[in-house]
Amino acid sequence: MAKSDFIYLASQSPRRRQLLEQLGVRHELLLPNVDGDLEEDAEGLEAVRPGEAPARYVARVTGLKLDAALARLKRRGLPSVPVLCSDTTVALGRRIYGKPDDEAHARAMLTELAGRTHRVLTAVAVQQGRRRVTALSESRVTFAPMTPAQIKAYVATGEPMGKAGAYGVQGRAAAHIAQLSGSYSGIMGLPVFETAELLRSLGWRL
Ligand SMILES: Cc1cn([C@H]2C[C@H](O)[C@@H](COP(=O)(O)OP(=O)(O)OP(=O)(O)O)O2)c(=O)[nH]c1=O
Repeated sequence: MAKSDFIYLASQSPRRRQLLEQLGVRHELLLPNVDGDLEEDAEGLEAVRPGEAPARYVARVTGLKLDAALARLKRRGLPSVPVLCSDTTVALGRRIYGKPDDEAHARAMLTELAGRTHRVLTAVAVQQGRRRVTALSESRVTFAPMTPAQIKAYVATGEPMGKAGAYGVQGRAAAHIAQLSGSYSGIMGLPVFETAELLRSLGWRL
């Protein structure tokens, strides 16, 4: 396959765009539902199967996002350049925490995460021609105990919405994170080292 000098990033997340920029990889967005495209919405895509382990879940959803993105590419008659997708989920033991539905849900999630250590799993998948390569980044984050007033104040900043586990490590939640290990960029939504490794394995010079 002819080497492309850019990739498609199939993600609505501004963090992922920013982290890909950090790697200096030229990219264009490949988003659903422009031009009146009819597509299964992402909510249906992200349903958890009963008993599904978090690592398996995040890898499966990432694969589904990539399948949907490739179908989009084909439907729109776009050039067959590499496509990158990712998914982030927070796991407390085997319990999976996605994005909160509303403020009450965000408060409930943070009440459970406060004073404990959870995992943040981010899967990445890249399709280049017939090749699909995948990676999984796993980090551990420990929240200090938080009072109900602190949780309420944090949720009132609006920061938890649209974020797995109802917090952003890159934002004010940092004031409550006592410890973390793993990949900071992975917690934010795109592990830059693992992503660079995937692209290198496909022949990109990074
Ligand atoms: C834990 C954590 C998550 N997040 C964000 C990253 C992801 O954008 C979001 C998890 O949702 P995802 O479903 O992984 O992604 P998304 O819907 O935002 O974007 P996409 O179009 O690629 O599917 O949570 C942070 O920004 N900071 C954090 O500390």
